[in-house]
Amino acid sequence: MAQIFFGRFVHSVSLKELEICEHGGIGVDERGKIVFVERNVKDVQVLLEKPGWENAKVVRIFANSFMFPGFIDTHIHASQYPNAGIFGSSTLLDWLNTYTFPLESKFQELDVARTVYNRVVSRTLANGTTTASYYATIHVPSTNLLADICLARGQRAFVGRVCMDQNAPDYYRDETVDEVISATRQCIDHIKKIDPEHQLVTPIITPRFAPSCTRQCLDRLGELHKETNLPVQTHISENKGEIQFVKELFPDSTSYADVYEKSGLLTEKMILAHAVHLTEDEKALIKKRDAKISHCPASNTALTSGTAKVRQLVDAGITVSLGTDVSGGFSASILESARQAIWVSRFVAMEGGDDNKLSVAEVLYLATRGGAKTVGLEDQIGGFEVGKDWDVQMINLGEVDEGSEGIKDYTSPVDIFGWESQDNVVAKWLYSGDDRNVVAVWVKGKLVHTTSRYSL
Ligand SMILES: Nc1nc2[nH]cnc2c(=O)[nH]1
Ligand SMILES: [Zn+2]
Repeated sequence: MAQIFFGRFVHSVSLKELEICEHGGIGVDERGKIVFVERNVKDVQVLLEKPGWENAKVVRIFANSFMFPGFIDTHIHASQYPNAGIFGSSTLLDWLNTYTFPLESKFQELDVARTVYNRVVSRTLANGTTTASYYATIHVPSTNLLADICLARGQRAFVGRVCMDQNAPDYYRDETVDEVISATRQCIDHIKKIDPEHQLVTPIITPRFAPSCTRQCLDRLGELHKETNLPVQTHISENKGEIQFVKELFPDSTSYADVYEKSGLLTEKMILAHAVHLTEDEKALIKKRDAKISHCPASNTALTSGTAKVRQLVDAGITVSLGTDVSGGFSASILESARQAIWVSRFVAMEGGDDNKLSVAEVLYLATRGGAKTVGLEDQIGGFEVGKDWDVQMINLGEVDEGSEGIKDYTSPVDIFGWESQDNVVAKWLYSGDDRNVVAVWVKGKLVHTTSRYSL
């Protein structure tokens, strides 16, 4: 059924600018596509009089609420969700061996996968994530189940079967390069079968990171990328020990980025997570190839990997987006990642100058438009324009407390007093909001999550 969303909407129009439209009217057709975006609409009746829209369902956006584009998490390990918050004082390479590989190996059991993947999809949807680029594990049936769950639950997703044929424990690794390729192909074929045009779910080629892949493995995955034109995701330059290890493992490469370049993986379809310690040459190469970066600030702090210099990356013309990197990151919320991105930028600024500080508008851009570009869907998602899909979250910041007796509405962690500017309302959401403020979520126009306190 066609729908008209009537009330306030907020979205990024550029890196530095949010549009806050108080009296919006957005028409969404049966296919979930935006057909009109009107501003200064005083009465929804005017929109219902448009030819063909007489029977549209009207969704009113109430006071203290606004529509915001769904978040795009460009780097999350679905399989690691049970470990969110569990990392002790480890750093990357020991964290992998102590916490991560033992957990991922459990996905041999389909029941474990079913439980965890249902939970992580619920949790990300509840936090307003309408698109996620997921790492699964090396197991084909579990990875295929993640794709099934995303499709059934209506979340847009990139699903990657993890490839790792060296420097991994015997109990959790690919035996041969042929196995890497055949297992990856099985996942690609499965997703083609369940979603032939990748309307919602797309396979993504996933070499875990350079240290866990032999040169031959990377080369074959590069060939597969060329053959299928499917996207690729991996990690890069997260931790200094890891970078040193890559130097030793790939003496023929001039840099970490060059390892991927030499295998034909560094293209505009590559998502590189972390990019904390890139050299100037690597930045130039990444820009030249138009590969994309997923900034994962919570994870970089948790594993004491370092502070990514987002301002420098953006100024170099590189596309940057946000990832939760669960469970290097402790939270499945991109709002939390956005907040952490601002925080980390403050620490970078304390050493490198105020220009490094990211603004509220900038991190919300990375969370939406930057994410859309990173996954190659900038024409389809990330903002409110005619022709784009309705991938949206409705944010409600609670009741305005009129009395002086204190808080009456504990369902929202944000207190709005009614005198804040529009920009400040958005800032208050960013700094103190959470999933209690996400009252409804749509993907392609279909309602995929609502809270019990909200009925549409
Ligand atoms: N943060 C993070 N970095 C990695 N590098 C290789 N594997 C991983 C992983 O699972 N998480
Ligand atoms: Zn990761």
